[in-house]
Amino acid sequence: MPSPEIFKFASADEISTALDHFIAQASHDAIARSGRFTVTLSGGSLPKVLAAKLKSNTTVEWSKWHVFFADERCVPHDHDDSNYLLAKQQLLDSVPIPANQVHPINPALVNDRHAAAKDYVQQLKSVFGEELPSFDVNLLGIGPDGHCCSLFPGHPLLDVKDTWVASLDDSPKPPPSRITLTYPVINNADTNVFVVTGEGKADVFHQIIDLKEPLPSGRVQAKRRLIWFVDNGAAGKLKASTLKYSL
Ligand SMILES: O=C1O[C@H](COP(=O)(O)O)[C@@H](O)[C@H](O)[C@H]1O
Repeated sequence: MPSPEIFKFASADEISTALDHFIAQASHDAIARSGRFTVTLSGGSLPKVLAAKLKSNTTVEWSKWHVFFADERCVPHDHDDSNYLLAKQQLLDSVPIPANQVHPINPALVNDRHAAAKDYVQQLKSVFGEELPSFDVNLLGIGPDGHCCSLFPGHPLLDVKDTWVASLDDSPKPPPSRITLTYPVINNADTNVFVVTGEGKADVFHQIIDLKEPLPSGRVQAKRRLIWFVDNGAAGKLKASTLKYSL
C-alpha cells in the first residue's frame, strides 16, 4: 500500500495550479498507456478548486476522458444539490469531453436509490467490463466529520464489499438519499487524490494523518499513489514532518 504523499500550498488558488499540472500529466500518462483517462469527481468544494485552471488547459486530450462521480445525491440533474450539476457548471461545460463519456446518475431513477445504484454499476461496466473498475484517478474531498464520497463515520456502508456502488437514505449530511462508490472500487484506483482546503478541515486532517484515526477518508488506499493536496488552513494542525513540498 502506498504511503500518503502530502503536498501543502499557500492557498486554494495554488492548489488549482498544482492540480492543473498534476491532472494534465496523469491524463497524458494514462492515454499513452491505455488510450483513455478514467476519472471520478466528487462534489462539495472540490469541483471549483479543480476546475479553476484545468478548464482552460488546451493540452489535455479531453476527447479521451471518461468521467464518473465518486458519489452522487439522488436528485434531478438540475437540482442545486446535484454533484453532476456542480461539475457541469465548474468544468464539464467548458471542456470538450464527449457527452456519452460523462456518466451522471440516471435521472429517471433518482426516486429509487437501489435502482440508481444498480444502474450506475451497469454504467461502470460499460467502460470497465466485468473486471473491478480501476480508475486512473479518483478526485476526493473530505467533510469535517472525515467522510469521503458518501461514506460516513460509523455507517454500515463502510463494510460493503459485495457491490461496486451502494446507496443510502440516511446520510447525516443532506440530502439523505445518495449513491456512492464503495471501498473495493475506490481503493482499486491507480491514484487517489484528496483535495482539502480551509481551516474548517484542520482538525479532521490532523486526526486522519497524525493521529491515524480510522475515519472513512483515512481508510482510502490506492494501487500506486495516495496524494493529499492541502492548503495552509487545512494543514494548520499537521505535524510539519509529514509534509512534502513539491510534486
Ligand atoms: O456531501 C459531500 O461532501 C463531500 C465533502 O464536501 P466538502 O464541501 O466538505 O468538500 C464531497 O467530497 C462529496 O462528494 C459530497 O457528496
